[in-house]
Amino acid sequence: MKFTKMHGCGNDYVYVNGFEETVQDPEKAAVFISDRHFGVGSDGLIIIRPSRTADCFMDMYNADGSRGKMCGNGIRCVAKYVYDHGMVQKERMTVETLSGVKTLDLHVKDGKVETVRVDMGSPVLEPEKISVRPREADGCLISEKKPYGRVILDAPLNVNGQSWPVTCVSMGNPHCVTRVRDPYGLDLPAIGPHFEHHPIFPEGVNTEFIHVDDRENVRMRVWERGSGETWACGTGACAVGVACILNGWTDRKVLVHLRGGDLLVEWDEEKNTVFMTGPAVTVFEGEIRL
Ligand SMILES: N[C@@H](CCC[C@H](N)C(=O)O)C(=O)O
Repeated sequence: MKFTKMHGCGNDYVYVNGFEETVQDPEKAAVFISDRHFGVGSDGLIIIRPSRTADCFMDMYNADGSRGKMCGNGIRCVAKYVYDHGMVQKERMTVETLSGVKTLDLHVKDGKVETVRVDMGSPVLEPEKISVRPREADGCLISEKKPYGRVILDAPLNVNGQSWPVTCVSMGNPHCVTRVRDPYGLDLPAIGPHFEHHPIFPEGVNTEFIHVDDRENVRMRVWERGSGETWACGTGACAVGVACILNGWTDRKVLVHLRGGDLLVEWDEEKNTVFMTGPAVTVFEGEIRL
């Protein structure tokens, strides 16, 4: 099977052209390919397939084989793949995902895509719509915030015997944003799984550990459901932007600094849509026997 290894801010996936290749068992293939010792090594697998409603379809799998509904870093690389390979020759294109069709604007230099601005859609905040099931025992309270409705906003959540202030946001997949003193001082492999499998998140959750530097800059580390710590998470950066704005910590345009690079996040008040801009990079191409 032919593949291309690509990354967006160090969040790396193996991309397969599903217009030409057939992947029999994508879940199993994702686990094998993602293995950093016995496989290619990646945060997961993305198969680019034909779509009836958009220019192509992004079919994404985490490193443990679970299927993701949306991937912010992945979708920029999908756009670069189809543009650079001459499959879709448009600087504005659409990509179908399991959380809807997204519109992307490509910034092209010398015939190749360098950065992409994605309309990530509207954040969803109501706990019942994003599969968050808070119980009194967890101490995580729902509040009303005009004009946003019911939200979990900087509310204390007991995780593994410690209280963490959490804001819950869905950007097509579930996120839990927590503000901490020093994201880089945390033992993420120890604490991350306790968030991921916490009973209030029956479908699991992606967790962002953030430090607000000033009204335009936030640092974050992320523990992704299904992949563990990754160097960046596009939907996560958008959830962080939304959480910071909701809590009044930043302005509506935020530069999110991740382990592998920076993403610009803007929450447009009028359209209630989040725009994310960042790089898309091809690392190498190869062939693997499954
Ligand atoms: N890295 C991604 C998100 C991938 C999916 C996530 N782990 C999930 O299962 O929801 C991004 O850049 O958004």
